[in-house]
Amino acid sequence: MSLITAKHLEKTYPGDIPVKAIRGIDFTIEPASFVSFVGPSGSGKSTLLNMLGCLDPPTGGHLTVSGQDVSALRGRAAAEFRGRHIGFIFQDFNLIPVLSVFENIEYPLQMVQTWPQDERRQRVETMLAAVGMADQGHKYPHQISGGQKQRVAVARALVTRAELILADEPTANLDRVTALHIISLMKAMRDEFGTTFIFSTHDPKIVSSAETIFTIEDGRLAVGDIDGGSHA
Ligand SMILES: Nc1ncnc2c1ncn2[C@@H]1O[C@H](COP(=O)(O)OP(=O)(O)OP(=O)(O)O)[C@@H](O)[C@H]1O
Repeated sequence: MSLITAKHLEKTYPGDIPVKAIRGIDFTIEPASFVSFVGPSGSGKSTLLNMLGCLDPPTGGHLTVSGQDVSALRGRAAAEFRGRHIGFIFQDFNLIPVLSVFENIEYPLQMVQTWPQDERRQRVETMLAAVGMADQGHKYPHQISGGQKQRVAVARALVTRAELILADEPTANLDRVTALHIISLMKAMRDEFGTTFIFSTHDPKIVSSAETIFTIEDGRLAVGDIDGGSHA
């Protein structure tokens, strides 16, 4: 079963002149995929990622994530679905400055899932080791580098064992070598945990490492994408 199925998916922002940001697109994404959405500024990438992340509902069509039709999810139901199934990675890392590295990774386990303390600690330690930060858990975000911050963000996104990670320009604030390390870390995480990573990016390093590339132009999928997933 596909992890994501979009059928005639649409998003129109209301207003005096409504903006048709996504104009009826169809695609599927399989579990354990490494997928990149690319396209010019304003083409609809963020709008699409926000729908996939159940942050903003579609205005038409259907969207299934992890076997559930999420098109109609709103408010608390959408938040609970996100907490169980989806992790997010941001270009500016979004770590909480007053929490240690360990506590930042633990945070989703406390906020959206109620795990006993011992299991939480074990999970966080496993993730710290998986991202090569086993001895850094006591530090605070201001005491670690940009690349290390993004490692922590990857661990935090994966700690709930989300099936889907959405990453908006995750390498935008990293130098080339660090960006390449983070990309290979995410791919290793995909291999180890079977997580699907979906990127919205302009970074050619991510695009060249993606196994499926969807190009969005003016709210539609362009033909001729490198395949792995599929679209009509
Ligand atoms: N909240 C909103 N209200 C109205 N229009 C919006 C809103 N968000 C985005 N848009 C419009 O929808 C279209 C798609 O925008 P979107 O942000 O999805 O593009 P993008 O491909 O992510 O661009 P970028 O690469 O610059 O981030 C644009 O015309 C944009 O102006």
